Amino acid sequence: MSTRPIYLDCHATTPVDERVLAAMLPYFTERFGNPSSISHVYGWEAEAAVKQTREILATAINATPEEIVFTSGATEANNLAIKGVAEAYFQKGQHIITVATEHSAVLDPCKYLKTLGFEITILPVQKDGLIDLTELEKAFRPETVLVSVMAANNEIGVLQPLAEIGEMCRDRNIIFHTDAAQAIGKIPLDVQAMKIDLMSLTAHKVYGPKGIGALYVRRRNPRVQLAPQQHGGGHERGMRSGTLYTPQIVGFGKATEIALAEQITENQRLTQLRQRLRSQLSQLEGIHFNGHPTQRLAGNLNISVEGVDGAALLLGLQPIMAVSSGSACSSATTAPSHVLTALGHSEKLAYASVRFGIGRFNTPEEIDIVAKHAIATIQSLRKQTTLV
Ligand SMILES: Cc1ncc(COP(=O)(O)O)c(C=O)c1O
Ligand code: FES
Repeated sequence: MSTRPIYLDCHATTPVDERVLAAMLPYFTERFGNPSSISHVYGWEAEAAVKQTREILATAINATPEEIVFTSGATEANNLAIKGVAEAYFQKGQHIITVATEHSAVLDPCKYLKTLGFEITILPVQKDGLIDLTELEKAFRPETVLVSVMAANNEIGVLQPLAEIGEMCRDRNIIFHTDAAQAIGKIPLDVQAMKIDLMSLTAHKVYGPKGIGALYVRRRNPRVQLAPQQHGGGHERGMRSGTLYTPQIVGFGKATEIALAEQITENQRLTQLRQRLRSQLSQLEGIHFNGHPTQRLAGNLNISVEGVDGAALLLGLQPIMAVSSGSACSSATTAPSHVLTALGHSEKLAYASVRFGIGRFNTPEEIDIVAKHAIATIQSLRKQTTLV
């Protein structure tokens, strides 16, 4: 058995699937052309590959290929969506609505806009992590230009009611953006049925490469205006200049194609693995399972553990499993997860939390090892605290 810990942090990132890597490789070497070169075959073959990914992504979310704008990931897509709308619709209004449990790549652009004079409403969530639609209803103002609500939460896996939110926004002529970084390939997404105007995507949560993502920008009924946030050669119809990174784009397409083809069976398998982990951990008293029980990503299990110190818990788990307590970027900070405190947890309980992100390459045997070790660690930490 490998001595490396079992990887269960698939919300932070996932390995590149071998099939994805194989599709990417030729685009680093023999098919290295610039997709913007229109006068030779090197450019044409790169352009054809980029076009293919546009088509795959468009099909995945029921959009058209022209509505896909490639970016360096979901962080950039969120920034482009939020700041791009704020700037383009400045005359119309300066009020934005978002949610307390959003990723920092949504909350921070909003905070930045606040320094420029925008008003931001941050909706709370209910105990299960879902927003209350009556709160959203109350938050709308005549000057609201954008609502940004994520599709799937990166910590607790909760799926927000996109279709209902989309309907409410469309009725009021307000642009609806969703950060679908954790959702693409994992749950059905349909920008028409859900009335979504902007959607951020990324490849590295679905076994594609890091550093590539996209923003879906609605072109019809209604056409969304965006102020570009990066100026230059006018790529991506002027919305995002910069030479397209063909190998990454090819990988993004292949990864999405595989995830869609396997979505139903993979979700069944992941649900079983999650249940297997959950039922073993349920033997312990004082474990909170965070997030809505059914409106959630199949591979996500997030627990808060009473009676243990958060840092000691993670340290105890580390040799056997790669997990995190919050999101990957905020595990570098000492603050408790803003998502878990938004659920109403105390800071201490929020610290003593573990996010399990189960993925394509995990097995039932690994889940049993992880459960056994987690139980033993929690029991031993609790014994130590009662001794002192
Ligand atoms: C919900 C959510 N939004 C945005 C991001 C950032 O995506 P990227 O790493 O592609 O910039 C992540 C991933 O960490 C995420 O989970
Ligand atoms: S950027 Fe991914 S968890 Fe923070």
